[in-house]
Amino acid sequence: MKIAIGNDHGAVDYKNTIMEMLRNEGHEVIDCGTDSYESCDYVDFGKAVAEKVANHEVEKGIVICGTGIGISIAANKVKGIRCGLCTNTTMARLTREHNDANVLSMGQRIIGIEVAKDIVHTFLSTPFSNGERHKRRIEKLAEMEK
Ligand SMILES: O=C(CO)[C@H](O)[C@H](O)COP(=O)(O)O
Repeated sequence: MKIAIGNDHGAVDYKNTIMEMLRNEGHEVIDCGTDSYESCDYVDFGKAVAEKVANHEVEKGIVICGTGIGISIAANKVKGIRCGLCTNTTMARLTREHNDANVLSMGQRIIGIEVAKDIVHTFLSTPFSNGERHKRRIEKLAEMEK
């Protein structure tokens, strides 16, 4: 799968670990930065990842900051993006099954790296349920963007 990943200064280590894991598993990963521990703005990196997903340059996006909150808010500002902030694998499964999330958000200061890796695997391997009620709600979200 082609995946874009991005982070702020609070999540460089998790980004690097997850990127290496995904590349070792055969995924093509586009690194949208940052690679620096110097203070920066999560908005820029959440936007960069989200735009690649929205433009269909990649199939899925992963964004990581200290909490995962700010960068998920930024990603969700881009039209067509449904970014789910996940702290466990149940949330990762449900944000795919119910929300058809196309971007995953996590917080390096919130969850352990092994949980983060499991969340990524669950997110990437779980299909949208295609349930009528879920489709209806996603269509309503899209209406809000018009
Ligand atoms: O979690 C975040 C946003 O939701 C950021 O990573 C966090 O706010 C960065 O904080 P600081 O500039 O104090 O390192």
